[in-house]
Amino acid sequence: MVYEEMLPAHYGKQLDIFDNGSLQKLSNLARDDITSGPRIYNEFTTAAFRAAHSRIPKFIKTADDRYNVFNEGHFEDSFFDPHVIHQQGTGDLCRGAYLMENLKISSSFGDSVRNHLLKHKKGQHGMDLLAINIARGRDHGIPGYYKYYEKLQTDPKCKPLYQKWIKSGGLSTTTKKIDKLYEKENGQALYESRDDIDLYVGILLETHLDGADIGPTGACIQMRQFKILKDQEYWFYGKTGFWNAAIKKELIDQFDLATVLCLTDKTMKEVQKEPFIYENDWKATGSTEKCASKRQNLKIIFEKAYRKESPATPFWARKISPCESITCFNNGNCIENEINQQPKCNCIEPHFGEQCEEHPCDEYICDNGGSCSFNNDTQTAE
Ligand code: HEM
Repeated sequence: MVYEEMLPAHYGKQLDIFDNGSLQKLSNLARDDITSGPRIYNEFTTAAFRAAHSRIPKFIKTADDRYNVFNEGHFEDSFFDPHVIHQQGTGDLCRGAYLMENLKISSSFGDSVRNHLLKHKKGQHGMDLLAINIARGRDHGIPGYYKYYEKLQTDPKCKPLYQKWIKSGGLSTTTKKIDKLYEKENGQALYESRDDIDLYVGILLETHLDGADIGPTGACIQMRQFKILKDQEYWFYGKTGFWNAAIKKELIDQFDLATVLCLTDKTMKEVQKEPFIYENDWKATGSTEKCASKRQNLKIIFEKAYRKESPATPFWARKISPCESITCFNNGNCIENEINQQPKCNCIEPHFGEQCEEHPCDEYICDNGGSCSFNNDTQTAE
């Protein structure tokens, strides 16, 4: 869902440019090749991925199963209000969200989260998510925008993104906006110098890459993160003989956003084929999917996956045999006591101990370079 639907919707053709399109290709990496580890970059969580906060709209809508809007309210009035979900259902909220166009990633942060974040219904004001995000970058000690800009431009994976962006004038329009932040007016400026500009602020101000919804620095940090996650994830889901046999991988592959939306509630009859992309009249253009057939497809695969290919008892419900809970070293083997079902290691001499981990020579210190050996006849170490 993330790699086949969300990222193409966010980055468009820029996906082909980043690291030779590697985000769209399946990784062939074996576990040992992955040296990066499943890490999440600080600059990703504290800044780049939070750029989406600037898209949060002022209103929420709810729509019935024919997509007729029947309620519209200020987003800021719905914090701490689970009634919205109880009364109007997740399906109604999802359909309402379909009908709204997202705001673009930009520095014009929505008022609902800029001044009213988590505001109580009777409260006068809430918190400011823009300020929180800037503060979060600072308290994690991440460098400023320009440090990232300069470094990432030379990153082989991201370099082509910047080159294309600079060529099409992205740099000059961005610089004009950023320069204003430290230009003094009446002796005062928002920032003292360009080096102080926070990464989050720079990302929000960057002119977007062609066909994408974000500029090169935000995109580069996000794409590098998704690349690492893909390598890790592919190793996990793509590995057969683990909990996911091939059929279960097929099940995962079937899960697109449209299917997930169909499963939100029973009233969902049809959904947009590519819900990540806003389409004003998606029903008129016929880009719809019937939920009944999506649910049916899923049911068939579920049945195949869990009846034919899996052990009768799922792994999480399987009774663990006592011998699986103990390791017998030095070729010892485990036997289960028939009376009390406790595991016991049967050791090969001269090893002994609860897990056959001991050897008579362990405690024998031989001076002057001598070495210890075990005499089987006398059962002694010499
Ligand atoms: C109604 C919509 C949303 C609200 C009200 C919201 C609010 C918040 C809040 C209050 C935080 C914690 C801020 C802090 O104390 O540092 C946060 C963190 C975050 N949000 Fe959102 N958010 C929303 C949607 C999104 C979306 C759509 C994305 C990305 C696609 C996103 C990405 C993140 C990330 C990456 C973090 C940091 C998580 C971490 O550090 O582990 N948020 N959000």
